[in-house]
Amino acid sequence: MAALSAKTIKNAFLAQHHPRTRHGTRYHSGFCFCITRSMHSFQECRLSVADSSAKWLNTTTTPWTSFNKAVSCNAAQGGSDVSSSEKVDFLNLQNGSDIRGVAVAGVEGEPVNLTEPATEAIAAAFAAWLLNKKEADGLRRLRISVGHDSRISAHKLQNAVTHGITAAGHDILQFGLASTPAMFNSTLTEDERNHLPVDGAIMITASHLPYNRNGLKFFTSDGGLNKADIKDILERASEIYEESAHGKQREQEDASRGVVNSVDYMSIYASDLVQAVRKSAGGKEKPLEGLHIVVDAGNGAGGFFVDKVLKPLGAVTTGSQFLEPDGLFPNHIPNPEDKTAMNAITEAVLDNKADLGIIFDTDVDRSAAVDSSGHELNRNGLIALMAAIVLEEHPGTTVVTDSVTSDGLTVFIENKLGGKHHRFKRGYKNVIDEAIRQNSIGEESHLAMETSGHGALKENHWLDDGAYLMVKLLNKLAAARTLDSSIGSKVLTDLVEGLVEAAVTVEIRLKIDQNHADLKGGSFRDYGEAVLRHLENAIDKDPNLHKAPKNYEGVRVSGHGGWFLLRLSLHDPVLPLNIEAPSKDDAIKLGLAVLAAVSEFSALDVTALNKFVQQGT
Ligand SMILES: O=P(O)(O)OC[C@H]1O[C@H](O)[C@H](O)[C@@H](O)[C@@H]1O
Repeated sequence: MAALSAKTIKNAFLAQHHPRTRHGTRYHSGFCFCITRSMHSFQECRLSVADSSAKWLNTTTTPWTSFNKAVSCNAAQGGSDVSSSEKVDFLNLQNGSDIRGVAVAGVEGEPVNLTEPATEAIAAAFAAWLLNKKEADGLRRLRISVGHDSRISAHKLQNAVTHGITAAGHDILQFGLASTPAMFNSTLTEDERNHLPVDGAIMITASHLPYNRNGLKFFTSDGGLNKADIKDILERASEIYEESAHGKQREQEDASRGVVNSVDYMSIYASDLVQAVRKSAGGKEKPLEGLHIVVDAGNGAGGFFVDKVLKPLGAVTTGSQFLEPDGLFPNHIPNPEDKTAMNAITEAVLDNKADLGIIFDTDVDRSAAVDSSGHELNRNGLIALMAAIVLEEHPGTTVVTDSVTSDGLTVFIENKLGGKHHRFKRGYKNVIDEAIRQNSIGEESHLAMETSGHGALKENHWLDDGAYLMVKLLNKLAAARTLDSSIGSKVLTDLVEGLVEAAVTVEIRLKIDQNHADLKGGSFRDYGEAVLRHLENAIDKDPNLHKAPKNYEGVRVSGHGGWFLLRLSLHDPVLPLNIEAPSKDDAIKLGLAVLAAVSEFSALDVTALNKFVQQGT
């Protein structure tokens, strides 16, 4: 009943903000873009934009009043939830190397902070940052692509981004529904007819977070931006926003306004994936013929994989589910780390007697698979599988992973595959950057992966792409079928044979109360570090426990046949605790060791850990 009423509230919200048409959900767009499907020249497009812009000129609610008069198309009309005079704490929108915030009103205690005016300012700031970077090449006018996932705030933020960029005098390519890796790829694709490559790309996504959130990721041909770049952009955005609020914004001459084009980029990107599989199958047109593969896109942006990748390669895809974009994610959270999501794709594989199941997160930079017997190829299992494939191609290479990978994975990579396992820090960007650094110091690495399902290969420009990971599995299937047409996902399952997975795997997140007196006015990070130091000292006194000889974050300890890692979250005032052990009893012993060491820290909420050590759940 409670769940039903929550759904009713959501539906009421949608009905109010996103009237439905016969064709499904219609988003509140209000933006006059060129429906050119890539063929129009920029000049033609600018004219059609200019023609249609007039009707919107007086309807904007953004503070970019004079920008609005100057630019061909204004931002989303009537879409802003927050008045233009609202203060925005830009630095608070930083989430590591991404920008994340609340974009939809209606959730108690979560006021909108990623407003349209703020988004316009951030987009303009990205353009300014990029121009700074490119000025050495003599560039004055940039081409920037923008795409989005299925979130209900996607269109209004796309309009805001478009407005911010064009008002600053740069051209924009709108891709519509897109994946994060496709956006990065658009900085590399050579296709002048479609105005590619772009100088920079913006993806509007908040990955698997709830429907009211959204965010921005930025790319250049060097990859995703790092934390320092994001901080720089947010500082610039804050200035632009202030200037705008005080009427000091720079007005563009007509001739220097940016223009808007629309390109069906997902078809271009998907056809590259198709070509990659065909190539590895010796040029066969339909190398997946006879294979039944089901996809679960979780109502995110990954549905394209069925029609644009699997079908052209000859696979049967019946039973694929949740392919339609729906920003309320009514079926399950689009996240391969989520148990319900993994159960959903496993059921789909078993119900349809499929050879393989594939699941993506909302923006397709993460993925996982399920074999025909319902065995998950996820987390350590997916890393092991990718390592097996990559190590066949590059014997002895180093596999860089995040910090929560299992001891079993190290044994598998080093003893069975003959590679090296470099267990680094959590965070996909950390892992990728470390793999790049390893290569730069002469330590060959071809694979960087996180247990979350993020993975990047050197051969694919270190592009963090869930779809490309699945293409590597398809290559393997296709190649095996050229030798034995009856073979299914067994070829993949065989590759991970010998990987020992722990019987008990848990993650317990211990919250730090930032307002607690025990912080003595200090930051939660300092407090978390103090907890970790204390734990480290306690471990030294326990003969059953041994600190990992090499460790790059938190405290990782072996004992009772398993291990635990306590570390600071990348983003939140939280100490995540990961435990893996051969039995519940052993896992509880490890939990008790942590609990004994941290319980004197009164600002740390150990309720969940207490529950675990008492009940093992
Ligand atoms: O440190 P945590 O709170 O566990 O979050 C860690 C996760 O943060 C983000 O979601 C990143 O995209 C992931 O790459 C990372 O693994």
